Amino acid sequence: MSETLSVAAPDGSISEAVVYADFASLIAGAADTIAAAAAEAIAARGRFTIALSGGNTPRPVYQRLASATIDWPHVHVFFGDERCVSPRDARSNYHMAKVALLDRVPVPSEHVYRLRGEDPPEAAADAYAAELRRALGEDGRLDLVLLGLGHDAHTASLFPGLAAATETRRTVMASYVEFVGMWRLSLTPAAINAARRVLFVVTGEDKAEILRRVLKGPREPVVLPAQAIHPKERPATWLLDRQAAAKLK
Ligand SMILES: O=C(O)[C@H](O)[C@@H](O)[C@H](O)[C@H](O)COP(=O)(O)O
Repeated sequence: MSETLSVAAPDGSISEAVVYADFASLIAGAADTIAAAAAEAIAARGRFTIALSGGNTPRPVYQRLASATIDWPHVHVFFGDERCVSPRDARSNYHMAKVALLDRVPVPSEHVYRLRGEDPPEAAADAYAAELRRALGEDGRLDLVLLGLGHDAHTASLFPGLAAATETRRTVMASYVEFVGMWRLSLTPAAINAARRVLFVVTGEDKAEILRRVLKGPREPVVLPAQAIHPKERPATWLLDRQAAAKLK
């Protein structure tokens, strides 16, 4: 059903890519991987902390997770990024996750920590950094961060050229993103790289070339922010369909 590849970059760093035959098996594989990570974290530490992503790719993953066997009362849901809009706006990542998943599973509402896109951006970023510290405690590490990849190699809301894309100290930042004409809130590489597990989900042949540059090209994280993601504990796992993986071999 899937093939695991080790992809070497010019600097010798290795990424793990799991390639599924088609979109449907990628979505099922992503949901299974998240459910297994939840079971493992709950068995080891009594809870599972996950940061969700936005965009189109995760929606079917969330819909599938809604019927997975997961111990939802022990799950704590965070967000990797948010658009600065109201939580009722169709562009809100929280809104998307709520409709596709959160409204359909018994996750306690006090376990859902959303980025407040309706507040002044800088204040919302600082408030979320404080909330992460409170909720995650001493080690401040999320169990899993789910990410996508944009056509310009952005991930979360870490867009090319933004200071946030290479931030190593602050965990949450607000940035005005010229390219999309709006403010965004995002976890920074400091927060993402501290996570126990990072999972990218990427689909489609229109992502094949940018994915090749991110995983096999020279390191230039300011231009290719997804390259700033190199978790300390274990390399990120890239879940791909065959189309997205077309240029990796
Ligand atoms: O809020 C968002 O838009 C994101 O979190 C963003 O980083 C997304 O993951 C990529 O843009 C890929 O999006 P697609 O899955 O729609 O291609």
